[in-house]
Amino acid sequence: MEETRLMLAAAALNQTPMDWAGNLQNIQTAINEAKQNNTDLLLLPELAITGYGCEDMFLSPWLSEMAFNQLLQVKDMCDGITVAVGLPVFLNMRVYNTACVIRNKEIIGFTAKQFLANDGVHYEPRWFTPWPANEVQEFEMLGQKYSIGDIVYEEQGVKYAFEICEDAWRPNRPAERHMPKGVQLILNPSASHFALSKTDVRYRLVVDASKKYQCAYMYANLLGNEAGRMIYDGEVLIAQNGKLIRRNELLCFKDVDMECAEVCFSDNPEIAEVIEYLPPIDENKEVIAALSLALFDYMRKSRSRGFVLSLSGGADSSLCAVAVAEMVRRGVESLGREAFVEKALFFSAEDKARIAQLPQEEAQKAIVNKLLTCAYQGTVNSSDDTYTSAKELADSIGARFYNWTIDEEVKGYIGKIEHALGRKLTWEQDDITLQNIQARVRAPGIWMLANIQYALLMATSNRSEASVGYATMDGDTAGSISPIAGIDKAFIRQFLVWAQQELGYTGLQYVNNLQPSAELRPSEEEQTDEKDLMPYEVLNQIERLAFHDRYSPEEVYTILLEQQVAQAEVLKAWITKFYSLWSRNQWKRERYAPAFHLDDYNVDPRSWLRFPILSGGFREELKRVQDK
Ligand SMILES: Nc1ncnc2c1ncn2[C@@H]1O[C@H](COP(=O)(O)OP(=O)(O)OC[C@H]2O[C@@H]([n+]3cccc(C(=O)O)c3)[C@H](O)[C@@H]2O)[C@@H](O)[C@H]1O
Ligand SMILES: Nc1ncnc2c1ncn2[C@@H]1O[C@H](COP(=O)(O)OP(=O)(O)OP(=O)(O)O)[C@@H](O)[C@H]1O
Ligand SMILES: NC(=O)CC[C@H](N)C(=O)O
Repeated sequence: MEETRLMLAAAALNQTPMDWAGNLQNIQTAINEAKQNNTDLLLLPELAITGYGCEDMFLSPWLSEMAFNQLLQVKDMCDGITVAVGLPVFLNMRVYNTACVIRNKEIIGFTAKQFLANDGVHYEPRWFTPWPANEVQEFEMLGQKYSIGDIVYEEQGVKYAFEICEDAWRPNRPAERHMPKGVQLILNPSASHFALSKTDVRYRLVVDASKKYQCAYMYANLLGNEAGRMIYDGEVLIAQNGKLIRRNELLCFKDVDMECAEVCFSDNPEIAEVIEYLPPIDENKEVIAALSLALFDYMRKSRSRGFVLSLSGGADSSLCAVAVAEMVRRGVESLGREAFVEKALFFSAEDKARIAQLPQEEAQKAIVNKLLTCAYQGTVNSSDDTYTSAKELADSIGARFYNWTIDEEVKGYIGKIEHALGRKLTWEQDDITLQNIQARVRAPGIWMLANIQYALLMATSNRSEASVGYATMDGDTAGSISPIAGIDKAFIRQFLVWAQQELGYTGLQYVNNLQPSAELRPSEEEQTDEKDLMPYEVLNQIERLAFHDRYSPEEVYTILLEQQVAQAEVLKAWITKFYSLWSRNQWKRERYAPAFHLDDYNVDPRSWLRFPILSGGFREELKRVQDK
């Protein structure tokens, strides 16, 4: 029996769109590490040279030219090794999303993507042209001739070919045609965005394919918050004949995360009878890992000096605070204290020396202290409970904490408007106005802290609030980044209980005993979010059925009534409220600060769901619900 052994390697890279030097450096690091491991064939992620998220810049021919010049530099790094690296190729006025194979400093060919991702998160058909199956063409670039297309390559007698990310997600994927051509190894360079439990789907795609097509399958995803919104988990998988050979730790803080394995290719492979799948995914662990890495990358890539947060002691702002503390804990665990502080970019030599001397727990707090500043901004409508919750949480994680009241400023604005209008403002007549002015008066002070520290101001809106516009524009939505706008409120509340118990954030005990409240009305009214809106569980169910599952208002009503979520009239009222608020508040969703994409769907028009700003507001459809 003929046998060939190949040392395979795949690396996740933390790239940044158009960071030419940084991206090249990561590629160089990966190639060096692969060479040290005597690698025959190294796979790098999709569009690793330019970064995946260059958006409309892909339409500018000069970008592909720059990328080609970078490729020539990568080529020169590849002595004694074969490397597959991604870049856009501009050809006949079209742009192709390709993987280039370089073997021992020679460009062998370019494989172009056949199925373009176009699912609300990815808009590839806007930039790229899909490549037709089975076609190979010649082209000339800078005086040299190259092949591009559906190519089968060979390494020491082992035939291999590509599926580029989305290619593998389609029923008539290229692998179907690779197998009859004798391909024994499939390479998949990816830019597959993070979503809860998605790793399970990817694992199945890769390991199932390795069984079905009786081949080895190597997969490398991008890593980190590449361009602002999307997060990549840096998944690396090597599988063969239905068996997993390597899988890495996801969402690490490194720039390059590589797995290597020696893989044996023979004419008579042994195929696994049963595939061992992943155990159920712990979504709390996943969310905090993704969120903390996304914050770190956003901070360092935007060259900001940490975060500022208006900390109410409620669930949303508490989650933002814990996310920064976890960013430090996980980052230090992944990189080591010194490297983490170095990578954060703005710690002074003095700070670094001081932090280096501290015991572990104190060091963690000292780093958080540099990276997170919080302020409680009470009014006469605030409670002692929320103050205690905010203060205890900030102290327990080491954040800087300020406390001031905003009553004077609120009174000042109200007085001015009362004077101008010549009448008193009252809660009976001016409820929303009087609520909103408090939220808005909190914005300027907290922005001042952000400006003073060159820090990112965190806006604390969650996805459930965003759905119904339950937020004051330019008030609590003020901020430069909305880290949790992709997470629903019910998830947030159970997460905080889990974080208190499992991650040891004891400072969360106070918030975990509070009912979510905007605390904008006089306290005797006992305002709660759920009294103003509806139970968050129901709100989330309506939202998912309406926009993820794409049911009509009538269908949503029928499904929820069947599930006995509430009595008919109550349900009709909630559904009417949801759709009315949803439609009225699209303009707010257009205006949120950049938010991370964390779930399999999202209400952010810039990372998943587009909806008209002006619309019929579902009036006809809701009438039909009422008439049922
Ligand atoms: N299509 C459209 N395009 C552009 N603007 C549009 C618009 N439709 C209405 N508007 C404008 O929107 C404005 C109203 O929006 P806005 O001023 O934000 O206020 P609004 O949405 O009316 O009220 C804010 C809501 O959020 C709640 N809230 C506020 C703050 C914090 C929290 C919390 O959970 O802690 C909750 C509060 O209880 C209230 O229910 C109006 O001036 C209107 O002209
Ligand atoms: N007293 C306060 N001090 C500082 N910031 C506040 C205060 N009240 C509200 N805010 C800001 O306004 C945001 C919106 O309030 P919201 O009630 O939606 O969130 P939360 O208070 O964090 O959570 P919950 O809704 O569970 O009470 C808060 O996250 C916080 O940033
Ligand atoms: N870059 C891509 O082709 C991504 C699309 C693919 N469906 C994914 O989410 O993994």
